[in-house]
Amino acid sequence: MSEATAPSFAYLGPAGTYHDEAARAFAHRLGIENPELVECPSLSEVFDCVDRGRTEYGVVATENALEGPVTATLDNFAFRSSATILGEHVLDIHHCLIMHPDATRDDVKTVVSHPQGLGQCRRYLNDKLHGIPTMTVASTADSARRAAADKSVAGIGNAFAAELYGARVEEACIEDHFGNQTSFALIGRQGHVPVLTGTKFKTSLALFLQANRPGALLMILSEFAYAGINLVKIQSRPTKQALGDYMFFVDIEGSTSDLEVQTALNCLRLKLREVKVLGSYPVE
Ligand SMILES: O=C(O)C(=O)C[C@]1(C(=O)O)C=C[C@@H](O)C=C1
Repeated sequence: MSEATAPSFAYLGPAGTYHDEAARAFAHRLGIENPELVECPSLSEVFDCVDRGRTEYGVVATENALEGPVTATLDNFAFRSSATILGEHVLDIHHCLIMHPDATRDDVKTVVSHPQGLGQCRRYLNDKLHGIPTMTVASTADSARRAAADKSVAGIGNAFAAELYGARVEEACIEDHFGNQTSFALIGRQGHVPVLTGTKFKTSLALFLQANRPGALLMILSEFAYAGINLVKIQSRPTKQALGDYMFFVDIEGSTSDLEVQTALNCLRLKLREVKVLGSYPVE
């Protein structure tokens, strides 16, 4: 008899990224003991894995407490992918300065990390490694791997990645605020059955205007107000059509199975070019 294969999760790799940690946390919450973890070189490829059915799930960072939205994720939701959000998970993010085992700070000529990693440690870099050029790489784990291979390179990532690639932690907790956290979404192919249960739900939407005219945003907000729906978050992204042209990401309390949410969405569909429901999922 053949053994059933474990559900698979696509994540931004290599092993040792914060996405890796988030994927394991989701698997744990789903009661999956040995998930198949599929490394991807970019967030777009995580979305592709899910959209094309290569993996059952994907894990993508959505927002960081210090640096704000993860724009690559938002743009995939808005313009590329039809994946649905099945859940969210918030991780505490504590970065380390990672160096070659034999390197001293004087050896370091470049600091590399994921753009979010560099951004979240901007003040530290300015104060403690002033004047040393920075360079972005695909992930924090990639930066640990590079530091392990080159005495002139320091990385920024977690202690697990440092250990995994044979580098050492020169200094821990170098993020600019100790309350640093990143929120991750669990995504599945469109129409995927809900997998997480909860008492309170949230719905994420991508809203596209017919035209940029006075009161357009007020109209959107009014529909939620009329339906008695509380807004959790609103953020704008360029539509990439013209300078100053925006679409909106809105998170609201409630689920698409709630009557008031259905009412508000039906009204918005009459007035907007597109109402893309990204998913209803339990609040963590
Ligand atoms: O580079 C990593 O380790 C990632 O998982 C990426 C990422 C991000 O996309 O924001 C995840 C969490 C942290 O905010 C820093 C980087």
